Amino acid sequence: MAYNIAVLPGDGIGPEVMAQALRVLKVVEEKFGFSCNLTEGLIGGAGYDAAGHPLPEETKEICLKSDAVFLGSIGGPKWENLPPELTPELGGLLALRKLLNLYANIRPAVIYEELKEMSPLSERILTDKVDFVTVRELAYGVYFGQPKMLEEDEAFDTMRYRKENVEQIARAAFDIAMKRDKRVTSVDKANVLSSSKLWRRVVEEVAKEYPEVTLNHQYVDNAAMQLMLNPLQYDVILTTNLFGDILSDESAAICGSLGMLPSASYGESISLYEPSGGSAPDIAGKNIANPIAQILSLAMMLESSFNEDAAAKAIRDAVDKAVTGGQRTGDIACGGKSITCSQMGDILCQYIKEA
Ligand SMILES: NC(=O)C1=CN([C@@H]2O[C@H](COP(=O)(O)OP(=O)(O)OC[C@H]3O[C@@H](n4cnc5c(N)ncnc54)[C@H](O)[C@@H]3O)[C@@H](O)[C@H]2O)C=CC1
Ligand SMILES: CC(C)CC(=O)C(=O)O
Ligand SMILES: [Mg+2]
Repeated sequence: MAYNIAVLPGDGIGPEVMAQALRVLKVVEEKFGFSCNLTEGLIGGAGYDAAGHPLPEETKEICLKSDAVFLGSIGGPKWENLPPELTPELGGLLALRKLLNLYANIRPAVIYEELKEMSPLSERILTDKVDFVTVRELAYGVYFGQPKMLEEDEAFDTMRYRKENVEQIARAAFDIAMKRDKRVTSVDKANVLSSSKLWRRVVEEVAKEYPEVTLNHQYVDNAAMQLMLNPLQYDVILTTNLFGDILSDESAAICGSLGMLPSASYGESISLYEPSGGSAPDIAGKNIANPIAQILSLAMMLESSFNEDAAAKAIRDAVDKAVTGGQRTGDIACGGKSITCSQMGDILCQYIKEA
């Protein structure tokens, strides 16, 4: 049995962290006796430079024929002044999410005891393990709503949700909560935004299907503050595309680094796995990025798309061992000695082989 994976390294640190994740994949394939057919495609600035479009037709075909898509990250200053539809963000990543109808983006935030000193939060707040998941609506909202317009002196976007869009993501969040601590916090701006008033009403209707789950609501401004003051209160955060984008970066900071936060995006059939962060142009090309978010995204793929639970566990165990054993890239080095991106790859491969 071979799994077909579309591999899209993208821009900036994308190819660097992807290279380490693919080394780890090779090791777990050998150890756990499965195989993957990898087909590489161009996306983002790399796609624009080589084929004149951030999501070339060939890449679309590769993705649509795959069992899962494994993505690095896209974007960078070189491409930010292109017409909006040709930017890596809109024309590449968002177009791919739409193509695959990826409506649910799952970003688990877990803090390692050893990384608490990298968190901006004090010990007074981190009295227990931060362990929550952001369930972000990914296919609608203000990133996609029409009309949108950009002119010299005026610009606008549209934050639009239909009832069925909210039902879909709310069910995804409640299903996840049923496997966790059965608590959902829905984050919106229902004191101001019409789309949030609809959101809140529909979330409350869906909640009736899940009587075991406790639902509460927070306005996004309060949620941004509550995350800092008391992240332990959360189990599942259910929120919109824009708010989830922002709050999940905040959750990464709480856990020590964006380089630690993986993600999975689910639609009707083909799922996509990518780190929660971007192409990090400030550190790209230096072999210093943290590959763990990419590698933990691989673990999510092996588990969710291919039921290779043992391989996923082996990867997570290796990451645990590296982090707890003090193997750190610069972003999580707590001012101490740091290793490179590829050295982190070496260590994780070695730990998996030895286990
Ligand atoms: N999914 C994607 O492909 C995303 C792409 N972007 C794009 O990435 C570009 C840069 O955006 P920024 O706002 O700077 O966000 P970013 O997420 O690329 O970087 C923010 C900060 O986090 C650090 N960081 C991120 N990942 C890291 C890793 N693995 N190891 C160590 N440090 C890491 C960066 O060095 C930077 O200081 C933009 O073009 C943006 O549109 C941004 C977010 C997501
Ligand atoms: C192009 C952006 C919407 C990507 C992003 O920031 C994200 O998915 O977290
Ligand atoms: Mg983001």
